[in-house]
Amino acid sequence: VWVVPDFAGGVTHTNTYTHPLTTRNGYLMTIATLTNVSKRYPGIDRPALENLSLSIMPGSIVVLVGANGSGKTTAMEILSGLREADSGSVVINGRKVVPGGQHRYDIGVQLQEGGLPQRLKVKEAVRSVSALYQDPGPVDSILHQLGLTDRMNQMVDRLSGGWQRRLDIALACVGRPQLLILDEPSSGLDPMARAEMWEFLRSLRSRGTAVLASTHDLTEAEAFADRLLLLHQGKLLLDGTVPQVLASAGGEWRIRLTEASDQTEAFLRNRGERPLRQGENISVVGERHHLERLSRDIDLERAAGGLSYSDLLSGPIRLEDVYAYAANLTPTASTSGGSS
Ligand SMILES: Nc1ncnc2c1ncn2[C@@H]1O[C@H](COP(=O)(O)OP(=O)(O)OP(=O)(O)O)[C@@H](O)[C@H]1O
Repeated sequence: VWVVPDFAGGVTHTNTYTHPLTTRNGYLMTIATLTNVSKRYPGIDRPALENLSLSIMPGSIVVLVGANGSGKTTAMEILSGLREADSGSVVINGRKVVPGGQHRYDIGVQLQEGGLPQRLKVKEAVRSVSALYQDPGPVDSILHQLGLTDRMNQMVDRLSGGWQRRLDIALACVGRPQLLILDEPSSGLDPMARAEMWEFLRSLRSRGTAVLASTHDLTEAEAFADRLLLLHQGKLLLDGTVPQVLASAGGEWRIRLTEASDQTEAFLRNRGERPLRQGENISVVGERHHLERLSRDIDLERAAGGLSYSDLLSGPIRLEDVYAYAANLTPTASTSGGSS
């Protein structure tokens, strides 16, 4: 059961989703579990993570989104055992994660600042990482899928940022990881390379690998996530499938009024709507027909001189709308999350 806070109505409700790997007695196989993980960096007032709980199932792509500084990298570093939490527990494949622990053999990690050996050729880097494992994965196939085959003789430090990123991801996969932890794997990749990268991750997932990947690209998150996690100021605000998360703002449609006046906001409130103001813009989320009717009424009211805005945009709800709504949650409504 994943808990999705219904912030439109302010009531927490639960949505059920049966993962294909649910056992007959209802238990879900998990590859990784974080329980009540908190972390505060010295000298920084706000915790980087606060009571973060989540579990990751094999054969799923879990996408972590959140604004700069929301705690994504910290969560991934703690899950990888590269950083210690102040409190809470982290378990991978039944083993407690400790720095340098045995869990390392179950995971592949690509962090934002890749630790690639710069003074090697690509093929030498691949060979030296493969040598660390008794039974390395299908290296040729990994390199091919990530488009690296033609670059094997290039020096690593001569690769562009995007190619280094691809090599970093390839190296993270060499040890046949059961869990891949990727911090912004698509950043710096051109659109074709992004598509190839996600296709590659989906091929791993179909063989049972779990992937935890962060991104700032919400369109990408919406397209490829089996499950979405939204972190906000170190807390898990939303956790669910894409449809669950999209539904949690309270409707399948949204209108957005740009450069909208305070009278416009008051007009909406008087009609019982729950407008969300972000700077000069106002959004309303709801049911499509209702919002289409509302749009016509807003237009008429503007024609009558009662309110002002520069544009009215109407369309299906997108993750960025949900994100904006979720980030405006009151703290009490935002503490739900995690999974069981
Ligand atoms: N080594 C560090 N020392 C002190 N504070 C840190 C350190 N690393 C991160 N922080 C702080 O912890 C918070 C979470 O940072 P983190 O890098 O985990 O966020 P993020 O979501 O990955 O951000 P981004 O999207 O910018 O990569 C931020 O406030 C950040 O400034």
